[in-house]
Amino acid sequence: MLLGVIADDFTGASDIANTIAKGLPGQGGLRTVQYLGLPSAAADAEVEAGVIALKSRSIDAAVAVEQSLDALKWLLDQGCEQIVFKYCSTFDSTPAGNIGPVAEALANALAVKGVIACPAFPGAGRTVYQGHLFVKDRLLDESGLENHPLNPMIDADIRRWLRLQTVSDVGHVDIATVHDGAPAIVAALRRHGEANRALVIVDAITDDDLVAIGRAAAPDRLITGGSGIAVGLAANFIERGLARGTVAGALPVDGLEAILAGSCSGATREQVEIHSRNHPTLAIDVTGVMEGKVTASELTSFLLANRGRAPLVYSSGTPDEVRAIQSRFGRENVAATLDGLFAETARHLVSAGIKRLVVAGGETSGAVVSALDLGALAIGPEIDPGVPVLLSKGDQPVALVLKSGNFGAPNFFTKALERLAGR
Ligand SMILES: Nc1ncnc2c1ncn2[C@@H]1O[C@H](COP(=O)(O)OP(=O)(O)OP(=O)(O)O)[C@@H](O)[C@H]1O
Ligand SMILES: O=C(O)[C@@H](O)C(=O)CO
Repeated sequence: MLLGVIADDFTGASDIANTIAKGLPGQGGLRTVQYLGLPSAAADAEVEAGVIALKSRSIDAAVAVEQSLDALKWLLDQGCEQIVFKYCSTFDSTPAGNIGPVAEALANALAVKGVIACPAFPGAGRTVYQGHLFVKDRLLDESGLENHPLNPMIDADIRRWLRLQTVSDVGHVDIATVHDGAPAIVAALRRHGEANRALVIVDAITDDDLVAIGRAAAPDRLITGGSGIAVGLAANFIERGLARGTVAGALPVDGLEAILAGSCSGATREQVEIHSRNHPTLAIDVTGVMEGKVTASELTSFLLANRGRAPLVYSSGTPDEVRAIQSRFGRENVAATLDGLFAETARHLVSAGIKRLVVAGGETSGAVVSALDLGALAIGPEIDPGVPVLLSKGDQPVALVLKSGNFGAPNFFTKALERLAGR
């Protein structure tokens, strides 16, 4: 294994696995596997990039640090030369969040400073300019992410946000330096490291910027960012002759299907609305769930009764609905209860023979996939930017899509089911 990734959620893990497996156009990527939690055995010999999906984004920082250091150890034991810590392209965290603590702990463990921190993902509209994060044409804190149920992003200046989470000061490399190319980026990062800054926000607006940053990062032991930060990383290994460059093939599974949506993001709510116009759809009564009146058996019965017709169940609510339910029952209690509901539903579905499963939302995907105990996933073709087809191993494979809340075209759900079937 050459490249190891520690991802703080499951959709984010499949996002960066997709980027690494894809590589640069015409060159191909690395042979990549997504692990669902810390693997208990050594990786298969042919794996060139291993992505460990943790469910650490919204947990206590000390626990996230411990889990991430365990993941680091496993990846180093597999031979990885370079480690990426993958967090959300919208920098999802709270002032007490764990991007800073985990990144600093990894930097300490690898004895490095002046480490790149860049959440940019231009393909999904996330750019970093003057240390501020934009989602399309809006600053982060005016993009809808200020209403996130767990990690409301209320400051677009991610240098300032990250400083709330770190022990050491945070540096910044501006876009002019990035445009000067890899040697200028390397020199700027070195200066920040010499000034004792563990982490450095690096501006990036286009994929070309990310390729330049990737080249600058070639010798780095540690890099942190969104999936965009990996755009040029496979190329470094291919150009050094350490990997051949592979193109992910189709991994079709044509079986019964279901869609579960727990994300409350604008994109997912629009996808739900569009899908519901001509497919069987059940809105979960979240108050009923919290009062114990709605159970996983009901959701499963609905999905199984409508199999073959792309059925969807969703909890996704508007910011007002989310606020109301959280103030009545408590944010963490609601999240944990909904996670449990989706997890149990997914277990029932797979034991009833569902073979194609589309899940929307990182926390929701983490809950579902952990409940299914699938082990490791192969990465197939990209469906929409940042969302690949995934396939579990073994003789009863399940084809999966773990969609980040804000990703995907409006007709994503039907498109994803077709791609899973190889159509
Ligand atoms: N109607 C609702 N009211 C309150 N909370 C909800 C509701 N529906 C879902 N949630 C909670 O909102 C959170 C959504 O997080 P999730 O990570 O699944 O989506 P996301 O943040 O949009 O996706 P991503 O992490 O991929 O960007 C979950 O904790 C879920 O339990
Ligand atoms: O970076 C992103 O936006 C996604 O991969 C993600 O992490 C969503 O949970």
